[in-house]
Amino acid sequence: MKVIKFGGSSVANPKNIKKAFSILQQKNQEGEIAVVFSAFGGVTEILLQSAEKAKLGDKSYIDDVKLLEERHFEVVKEMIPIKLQSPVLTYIKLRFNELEDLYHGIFLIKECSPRTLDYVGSFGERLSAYILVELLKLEGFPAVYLDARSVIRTNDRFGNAKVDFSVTNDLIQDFFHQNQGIKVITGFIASTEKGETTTLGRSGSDYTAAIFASALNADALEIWTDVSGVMTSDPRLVYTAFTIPQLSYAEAMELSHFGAKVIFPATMQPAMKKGIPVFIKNTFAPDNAGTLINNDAPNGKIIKGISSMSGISLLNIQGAGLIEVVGVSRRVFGALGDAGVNVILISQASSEHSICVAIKTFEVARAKEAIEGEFIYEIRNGEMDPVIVVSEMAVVAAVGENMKHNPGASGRMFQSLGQNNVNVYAIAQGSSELNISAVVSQADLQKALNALHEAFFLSDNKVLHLFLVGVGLIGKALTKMISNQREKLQRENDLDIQIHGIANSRFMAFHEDGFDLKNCPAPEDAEGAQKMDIDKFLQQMEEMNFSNTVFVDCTASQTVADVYDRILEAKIAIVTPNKKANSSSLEKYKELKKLAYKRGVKFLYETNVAAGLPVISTLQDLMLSGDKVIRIEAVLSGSMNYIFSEFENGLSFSEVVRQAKEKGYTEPDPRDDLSGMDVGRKILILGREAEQDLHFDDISIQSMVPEDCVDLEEVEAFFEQLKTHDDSFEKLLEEAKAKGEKLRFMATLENGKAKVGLNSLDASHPFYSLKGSDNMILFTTERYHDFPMIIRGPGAGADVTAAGVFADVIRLGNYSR
Ligand SMILES: NC(=O)C1=CN([C@@H]2O[C@H](COP(=O)(O)OP(=O)(O)OC[C@H]3O[C@@H](n4cnc5c(N)ncnc54)[C@H](O)[C@@H]3O)[C@@H](O)[C@H]2O)C=CC1
Ligand SMILES: N[C@@H](CC=O)C(=O)O
Repeated sequence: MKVIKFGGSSVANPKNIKKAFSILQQKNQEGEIAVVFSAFGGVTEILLQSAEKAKLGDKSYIDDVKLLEERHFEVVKEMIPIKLQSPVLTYIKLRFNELEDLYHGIFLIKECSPRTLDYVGSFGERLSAYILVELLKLEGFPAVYLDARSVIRTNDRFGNAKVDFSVTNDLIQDFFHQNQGIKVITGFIASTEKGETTTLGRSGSDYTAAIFASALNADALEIWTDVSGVMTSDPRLVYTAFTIPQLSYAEAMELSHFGAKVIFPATMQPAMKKGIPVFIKNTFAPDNAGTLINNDAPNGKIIKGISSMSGISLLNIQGAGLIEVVGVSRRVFGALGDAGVNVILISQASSEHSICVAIKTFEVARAKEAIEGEFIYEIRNGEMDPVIVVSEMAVVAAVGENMKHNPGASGRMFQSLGQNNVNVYAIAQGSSELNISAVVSQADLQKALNALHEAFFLSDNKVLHLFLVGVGLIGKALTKMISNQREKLQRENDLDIQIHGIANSRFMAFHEDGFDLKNCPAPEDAEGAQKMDIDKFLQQMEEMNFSNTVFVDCTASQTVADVYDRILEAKIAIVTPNKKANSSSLEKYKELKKLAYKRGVKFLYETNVAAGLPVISTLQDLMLSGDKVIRIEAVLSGSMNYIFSEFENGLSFSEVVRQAKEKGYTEPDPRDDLSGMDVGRKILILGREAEQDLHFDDISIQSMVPEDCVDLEEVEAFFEQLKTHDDSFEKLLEEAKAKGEKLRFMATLENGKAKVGLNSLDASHPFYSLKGSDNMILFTTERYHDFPMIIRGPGAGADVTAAGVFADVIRLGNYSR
């Protein structure tokens, strides 16, 4: 025997009823069944609201009830042939006449007792089960209507009646012995010994099904609803949540207590006592396996699900007067109990200085008053502080029997919350080790759930949430690269990259689900584009509060670099080709590194020097492994190398500079390259990475920008003016050629001093052979003493730079996995 229960959504309309019936067809062929139906979706709520309206003298209840009547008529008219409708319609009419009288009575006396309310509420299931029996008969089922009030006996706690199982079990068994056919049972309702109608409380129809399953020693209880079982977390907050295949009863109870609304703990108890397996299935996707809840040993992952509860406040009851005083907890919880406050979580440190209690926010005023009343003298005497209330909180709970005697679950939980900058206000774990709960701020709830979900279920699978400032040459190339590579990364590396924020110097835009990278708009064209403001950009990024947030700076802006400390402080990783931060004051450089270390967050800037070439990481590895840099000689500018090598081929100097810009090698303003500033910044960064306390003043820089080009506002005006200097650059070139040499713009660092400038080099020099946008870096170190370590390759350009930025982003995805 299987007891099968369909919820309100499964019988909300004829279309859904047909789906439920086709499931029943199959179940009936498999073996004996009994069926429990809820009221048609939403009916019970309207019945109860109408009673409330009538009580308040609001006559609109009449229209509501009329609509309900119509809705029931409609089902009959649509699903039963016309000549068979009459008795069913009459039954419905009679029930609604009765209801009208009832509501009228409530309206007249302006009173509706819990007893009356239960009677009103019973009409939903009585109507649905009756109609469904008639429909099932038409489909050929040998259906028998069973009004559960005749067999489920309860006390008279109306609204949430307690079942007398010894009487109920006998009555159910007798009914089943005396009546053949498929029993179609009204959910939710029962009756007292005196025959008064009662209801079974929240999820009462599930409870009805479990009562029958238990009384009949059923082989299984199937709850058919509108979701495919219990999910690992709330799918509205965690998009990667998935159905849990199997849960123990205890796990299901814990999960449902904190949020998994698919099942309600009390409803499972009768089934649980008898060890009857409970299946949670989806009427609208019957092929989905759903969730099986039974007594089998826990298997698989260390936890089964992560649940949550919003609308929480913390009460801190603290003071020196609490220490080693027996009976304080009794008084706290006694006062809360007397005030009818439900305690959700309790935490007390062994110092006994404080007791922390989580309750629903709507109960705060009552709770505070109750505790402060109880401890009025202690508070007056200063032995205890007034109750401190922290509102806007939420509880997240990791649930699973596998945590028992299995070290590491709490470590993983709090590590992942910490890594994502989620502050934990209180913690509770009972010795059953079934549930670890943490109180976090409501604002952090979604991030916390996602971080935990990733840590426990998707530890091989990571989503990076990018906020990209600077959608110019490099930013655009990066977006395109991510778009092209995304599917492969998802498929082969379990890494997903989404871009949620984009900005240029004028506009910014955000997308909760991530921009469509294949057609990523310019910030000004994106929906909801706003004027760019870096503070607002950061604010929005922080408010979106994703786990694994990454700030990518593809500008050359000092203003953007100036906010890195705020970003790192918020535990958000930074990836950037922008050299401004690392080449500002030595203090700032050190502070950022320290901050990143202290906050346990990554600050990656491989592309600060030589674009995508592995220069910075190589130098960092040398330093970490104990080497010492003696000298660095380098060509560090892709554009300057392009300019001075291409210039040899007959073009004028100003034309080659323009070409370098067009090819994407120069800085946004090419004078940053020609002035030697860009190379100066790079050698400064290399010196600092080589653990030398280098300041910008320690670098002597030869600028190639003619005096009269320095102050021109527009880049175009500069190009025009540069033409007037072509001859003098031509002369420099001729002089070098005459000596059989080549012009190379290079940097050297030795003995704490750096030099940047143009050199004429003969064929014996390694830089002589460089071509195009090549960079070359020679590290002479204690280990690489006789022959330097050499890194060479293209050191500028959109693709190689974006690839370097992309590689840093991917690196972030691989940390902590
Ligand atoms: N082009 C190359 O080969 C390489 C470039 N880099 C660095 O990459 C960065 C970007 O270079 P490109 O893409 O070539 O420059 P770009 O001029 O093409 O793009 C810069 C972007 O930043 C935006 N921007 C500027 N100030 C801003 C602000 N305050 N707020 C928001 N957005 C702002 C601009 O509107 C533009 O969208 C620079 O720091 C550059 O030094 C690093 C290695 C190589
Ligand atoms: N403008 C730079 C590119 C970025 O660092 C160069 O020419 O090398």
